[in-house]
Amino acid sequence: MLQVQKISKMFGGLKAVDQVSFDIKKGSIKALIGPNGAGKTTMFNIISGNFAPTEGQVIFEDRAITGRKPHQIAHYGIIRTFQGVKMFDSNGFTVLDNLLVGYDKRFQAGMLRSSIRSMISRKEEQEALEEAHRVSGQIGLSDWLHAPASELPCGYQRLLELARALMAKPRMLLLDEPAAGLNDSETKRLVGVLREIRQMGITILLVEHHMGLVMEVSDDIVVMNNGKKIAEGSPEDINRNRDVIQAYMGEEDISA
Ligand SMILES: Nc1ncnc2c1ncn2[C@@H]1O[C@H](COP(=O)(O)OP(=O)(O)OP(=O)(O)O)[C@@H](O)[C@H]1O
Repeated sequence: MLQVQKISKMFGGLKAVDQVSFDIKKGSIKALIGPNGAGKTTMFNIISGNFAPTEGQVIFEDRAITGRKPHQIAHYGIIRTFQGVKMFDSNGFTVLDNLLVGYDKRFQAGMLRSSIRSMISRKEEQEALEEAHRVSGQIGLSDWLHAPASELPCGYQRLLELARALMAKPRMLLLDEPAAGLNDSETKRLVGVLREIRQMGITILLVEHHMGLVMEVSDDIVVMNNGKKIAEGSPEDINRNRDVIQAYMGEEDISA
């Protein structure tokens, strides 16, 4: 579904991503892992159009999307979440308000800055409402629909980010650290939700430091270190790969 072909990205003299290639199969969950500073977020930003690569190609469903703007890439069906981005939680904005915003692909690409009411037209409102009820049911947020987003526990805020991304009817989801800040039971729930999203036929690429979640949910894993791809394979392959173990030496997060 997605092919990353020999992507490199320079920041001044620093090669943040160095000739990295990998594919993502339709309907699969792929994890992109690696120690801090490996180049994962940079790679994400290139796929979502937030950065143009210095060299290489990104192909989505046989279409070259390299260097396209984020809103164009969202329009093609690739929707991303951002690490630590907050909900609209001021002015009493509810969970439902946040979902309605997510209905608009332009919002997903970070383009909209106006008030929620002006984001979608009246004729779209009914469809958006129906979609919000459907998605919140799937994700387990129905009970919170009319609660102020500011009152959501951390685990549900992560689910709201996911639900908001689903509102744009993605074909591929790019998830940046979806388990950040979650406790064990919230992480377990997230594993279930990610599997359900895969069941819906949506392909997922996730950057994640929580190794337990990565190993449990991924069909395959690509590992980066110092900008380079150092390994790719099934969770079992990655678990016993010497280069991967070496790269993580001294890292706190690989405790699992
Ligand atoms: N906009 C930028 N300008 C200059 N250097 C950058 C920029 N973004 C990232 N870098 C550098 O590129 C390298 C890769 O960073 P990146 O954020 O992609 O790594 P990462 O694997 O996502 O790390 P983490 O797990 O800590 O989020 C790092 O050395 C970082 O300092």
